Amino acid sequence: MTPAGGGGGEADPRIRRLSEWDGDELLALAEEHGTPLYVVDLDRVRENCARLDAAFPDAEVRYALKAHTGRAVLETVREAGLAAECASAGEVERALAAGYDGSDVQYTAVNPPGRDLDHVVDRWRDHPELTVTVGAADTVDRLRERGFDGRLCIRANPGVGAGHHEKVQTGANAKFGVPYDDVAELAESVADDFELVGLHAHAGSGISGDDLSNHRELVRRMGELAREVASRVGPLEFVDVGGGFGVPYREDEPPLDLESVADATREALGDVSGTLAVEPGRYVVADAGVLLTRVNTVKEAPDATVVGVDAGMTTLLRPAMYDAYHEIRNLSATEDVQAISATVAGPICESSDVMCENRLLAAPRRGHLLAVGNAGAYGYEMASTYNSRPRPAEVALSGGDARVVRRRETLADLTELEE
Ligand SMILES: Cc1ncc(COP(=O)(O)O)c(C=O)c1O
Ligand SMILES: N[C@@H](CCCC[NH3+])C(=O)O
Repeated sequence: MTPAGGGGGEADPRIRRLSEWDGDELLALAEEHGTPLYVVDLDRVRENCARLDAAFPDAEVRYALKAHTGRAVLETVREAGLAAECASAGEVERALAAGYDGSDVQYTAVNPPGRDLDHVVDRWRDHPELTVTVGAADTVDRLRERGFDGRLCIRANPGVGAGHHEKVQTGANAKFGVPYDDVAELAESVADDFELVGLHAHAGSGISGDDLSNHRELVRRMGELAREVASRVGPLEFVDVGGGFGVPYREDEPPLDLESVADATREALGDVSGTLAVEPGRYVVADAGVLLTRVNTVKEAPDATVVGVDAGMTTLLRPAMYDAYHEIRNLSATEDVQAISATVAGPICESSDVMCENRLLAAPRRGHLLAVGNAGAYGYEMASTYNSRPRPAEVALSGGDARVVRRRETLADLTELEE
């Protein structure tokens, strides 16, 4: 998609702002496919992969599927050379279906249900190069019971977290990873029965420039741990220091300087056996996606102008769940339309179903089309059918073509599973 310029200065290639999307093209897509509609630009996904590759030429970059598991995105990311980090049996299945080789698939088991382990171990028999990361000592026993003796990685809880909201900080949350001080001993105890290939940790999601000291401290601790483990059981193949690289959601937020993050990461890690691995999700897809939503109703209330749109928290959960900020642009407004202070709300019966409150927007009118920025990561992925609202369709753009990659759910789909 050709950037429309967005008025004013040079576009920064590190972020695609909402103003850079071609408004006319988005209006035409909404007209053709209806709303709410997710649009994902695979050309931008490719650019993001290339920038990660350039910043981390000496590391293995693994795409964290949870940000966006759509087949078109996975194939694009695989072709761009990124490996796959999967959080569930379902994500492993999606990675393999998108053409990933088992050797590029990491399964990070978080409190894994037995069914997930059964399935992944089953897949491992056909893909013996697949790696399983455990975050609890008894997951090792559960794998052993299932006959798994393949490539194993231990996730540590390094005791330091980071991220855009406390709900997405994992590095110091006891749910995630083996307690730091227990990792070396666990590594020794598994070394004979498994192929211990790596260590892993993840600080959290949406790391900005302000969080870099925490990221650095996490990596420093992982470097120390890797040296300790290597001295006890021999060299490791990799040290995975997680993902979490943030993107700017607010108009005035600066993009992360990935080269500096990469330099700081290498420096903090120090000398370790094996390669550095990182596993970004958001960075790959966030600014490659927008959500298009139509205005249903405009209501003047005593303390707000409420703009009711057809996308809600079931379409894009982030504002309701994390008070997340997403840029909003009125694509239908002509330049002479005055800005008003608007509260944009969805159609769900929850008062948290609000995309923004009292935000200055070119006055939305019934029928206008709004675009919501940075919707590529954790957008469709966290959508639900709560209130019996079918999930939206998704269109992928690539090399000037647009095609539907996920059809819109129908009312009939909602009862499909009922017996
Ligand atoms: C283990 C793990 N790896 C990678 C990621 C990707 O995070 P992000 O999308 O912020 O890069 C996550 C999500 O926070 C995660 O839990
Ligand atoms: N869902 C979160 C990111 C969490 C990633 C999972 N560990 C978000 O939208 O910001």
